[in-house]
Amino acid sequence: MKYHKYIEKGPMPSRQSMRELLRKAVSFNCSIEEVDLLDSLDRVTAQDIKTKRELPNLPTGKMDGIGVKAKDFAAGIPDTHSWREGCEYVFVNTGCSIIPPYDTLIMIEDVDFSKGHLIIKKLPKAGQLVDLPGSTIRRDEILLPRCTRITPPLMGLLAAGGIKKIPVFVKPKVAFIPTGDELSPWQEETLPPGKNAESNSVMVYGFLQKYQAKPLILPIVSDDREALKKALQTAAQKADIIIINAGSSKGTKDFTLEILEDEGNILVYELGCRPGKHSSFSFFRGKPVLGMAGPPNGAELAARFYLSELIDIYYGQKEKIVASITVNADFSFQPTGKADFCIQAHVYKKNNEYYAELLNAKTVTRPYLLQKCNSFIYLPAGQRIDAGEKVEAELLEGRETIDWR
Ligand SMILES: Nc1nc2c(c(=O)[nH]1)N[C@H]1C(S)=C(S)[C@@H](COP(=O)(O)OP(=O)(O)OC[C@H]3O[C@@H](n4cnc5c(N)ncnc54)[C@H](O)[C@@H]3O)O[C@H]1N2
Ligand code: MOO
Repeated sequence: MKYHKYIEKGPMPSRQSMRELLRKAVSFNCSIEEVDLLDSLDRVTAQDIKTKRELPNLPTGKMDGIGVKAKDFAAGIPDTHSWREGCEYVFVNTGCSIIPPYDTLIMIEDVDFSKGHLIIKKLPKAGQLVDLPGSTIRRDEILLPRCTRITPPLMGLLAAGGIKKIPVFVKPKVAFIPTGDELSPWQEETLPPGKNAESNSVMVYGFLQKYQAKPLILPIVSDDREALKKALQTAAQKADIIIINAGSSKGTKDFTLEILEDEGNILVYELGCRPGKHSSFSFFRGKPVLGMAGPPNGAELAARFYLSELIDIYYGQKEKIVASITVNADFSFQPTGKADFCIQAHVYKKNNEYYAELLNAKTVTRPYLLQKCNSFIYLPAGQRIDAGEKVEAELLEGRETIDWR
């Protein structure tokens, strides 16, 4: 048994530096495929997509009203006693075409028929309330630039522009290698004594689905150098990105970094940020390898912060600025050690103000943590938070996740 040689080596980046390092180190050659419009949600465009038509294709009314000829109003509101529908005016509804010689729309609220003939109450401006051809979508307009993630409104836009098939990037294949002699497949009804359920693959599967990547979950690999090397080789042949889980720390069976050091190229041995400190980054046979800590909490943070960044890089997405809100800390906290700390917190609302409660992943159960955690508060090394202090909390989802107390 030996104490591992790789301990506390390398740059030990903060969360942000790790993301920047990934952006500098990694690039991908992505293939393109076509998908049907109805299957395009969350896919990323591989080319600029030009419209096939302009909209509207004729002038249309912006409101319900009557279409008139602007020239009839050159000298002010004319005498309209003898005006007839289909002659001096026509009825036009919102979004319906208004065809020459009619060129101006008067809202129905600004006319009166109660006396048995048309009365116009307000002088219209020439051309008012008419959408010209191409005013919604121009003839040659780019509907979506390359590298756009397709949202529901964008799907509607593509339909409006006459696009049925969308060129998108093929989803990246991400291999997940679970490692550890103590693990048993999560599907087992009864766990043998001393065994732990291998559940990180399922969490990562979910993240990959959410991030639009294709999961390749490999079988559990025992803590054996040759078996680990073989699994990495298989993953490198099949996947664009490799995740190797656990075996990342100082235990007697923690071989992951030794193998990557001997057979690959390690850029980051561990982070300068907890939890998830034992995340690493390497290349193996030219493929990027994200090392994830074994404990599910560390693995979760690595997936949220670094796996998502790798997929964003693959899809040509810019760095994201995470939305945060100012909250009152209802706790005091000073991390031990030299690393930054990403505090998991429960943000809640009381008396119309936001507060944050500290969640300590090491002292609460995982169901409690996952039911409560709706934000992160990033604390650089050496800093502390005192109760009552205002701090910035990054929201995991939307404001709807915040509850009252
Ligand atoms: N002496 C020290 N011990 C530890 C340190 C340290 O600095 N000095 N760091 C601690 C921290 S922080 C972490 S994080 C862990 C890192 O552990 P490993 O990545 O080496 O993972 P293992 O030791 O193999 O397993 C730890 C734990 O995680 C469970 N695990 C692993 N894989 C899975 C999976 N796929 N699904 C579910 N759970 C999994 C495993 O069964 C263990 O319970 O090291 C600390 N120790
Ligand atoms: O790497 Mo460990 O996840 O810091 O908790």
